[in-house]
Amino acid sequence: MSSLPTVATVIGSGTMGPGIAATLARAGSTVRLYDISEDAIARAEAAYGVVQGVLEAVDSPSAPGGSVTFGTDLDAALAGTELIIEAVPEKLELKQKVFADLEARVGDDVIIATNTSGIPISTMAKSLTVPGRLIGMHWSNPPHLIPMIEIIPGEATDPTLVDKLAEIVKAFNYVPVIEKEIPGFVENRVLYAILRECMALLEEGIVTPEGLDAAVKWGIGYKLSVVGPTRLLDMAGLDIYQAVSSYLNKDLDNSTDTPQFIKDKIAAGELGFKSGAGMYEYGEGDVDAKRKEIITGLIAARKTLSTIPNV
Ligand SMILES: NC(=O)c1ccc[n+]([C@@H]2O[C@H](COP(=O)([O-])OP(=O)(O)OC[C@H]3O[C@@H](n4cnc5c(N)ncnc54)[C@H](O)[C@@H]3O)[C@@H](O)[C@H]2O)c1
Ligand SMILES: Cc1ncc(CO)c(C(=O)O)c1O
Repeated sequence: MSSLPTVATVIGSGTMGPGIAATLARAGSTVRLYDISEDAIARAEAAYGVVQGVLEAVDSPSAPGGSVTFGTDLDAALAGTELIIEAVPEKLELKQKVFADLEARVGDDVIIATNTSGIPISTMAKSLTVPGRLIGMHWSNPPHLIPMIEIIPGEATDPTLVDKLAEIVKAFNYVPVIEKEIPGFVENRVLYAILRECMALLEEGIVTPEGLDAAVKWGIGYKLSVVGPTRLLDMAGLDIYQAVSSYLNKDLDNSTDTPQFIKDKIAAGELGFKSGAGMYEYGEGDVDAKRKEIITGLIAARKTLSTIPNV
């Protein structure tokens, strides 16, 4: 019998919510996607066909009966739900307010999973009437394409929820990674360690953005997509790691704040795709073209990687 919830609710229909809802629905759940904003719901409904096309392209597990309904009526979104996935903006007070609204409407047995990128689960749980039902479920963007989910119990999380959520994740063929609570969790700690060094190399003029992207994509990105970092050390030799890390580690960037050149770009309104300029400049139509290239590339890479054994 599948561990998937028969009915699930996703709260927040921005960047993450629609892909999360579509993934669960394709696997067979009845999913209700809720947002306070009518516009956000309209955008999600309009984009749903594209998301379904992506799931089809990567052969995401499908079962009959699944569906997504879109709406701004919270009671309707919660009727009969077994699992709520919260994906509202990364603000502690907002999430706590949402949890209070949810708890007032559902039974004590309903699981609340939060897609927070790093707010401690234990901190959020303090405001709950049933703190044991809150658990971290960190999807990666785009959620309908990246088949890995971090599961993070807080201090008060009911321990049985960890395995239960891991079984749900496996039911839609994603890889659950169970972690301990730590700022940024595992994925973002590793990503931000890489980004810190990358930004320092750019700021010091050691390499161009194009050169950096090529070096990371073909040097380490390609390799790490097949071999994880621990296996990579076995492949390289621990003695080599010791020899290099003994002089290199102390030279690596260890700044604790965001680089000044990034702050300057933000002050100038250069935020990336959403504002037409960021690390690169984008002309008319460039952003849409780049988004398409990225999705096409991720689909192709996921299909290829799924045929390769875990080494
Ligand atoms: N964007 C990413 O790459 C990414 C990746 C992993 C995790 N996350 C995390 O997922 C969460 C959501 O991120 P996002 O990027 O989708 O945010 P977003 O800002 O794109 O979307 C959030 C949505 O929540 C809605 N919302 C606001 N208040 C609400 C409320 N009270 N009830 C219901 N809906 C409400 C907004 O209208 C908006 O549509 C955050 O915690 C974020 O840190 C984001
Ligand atoms: C730079 C960056 N920061 C945070 C997140 C989400 O937690 C992501 C992502 O891609 O998921 C990211 O790229």
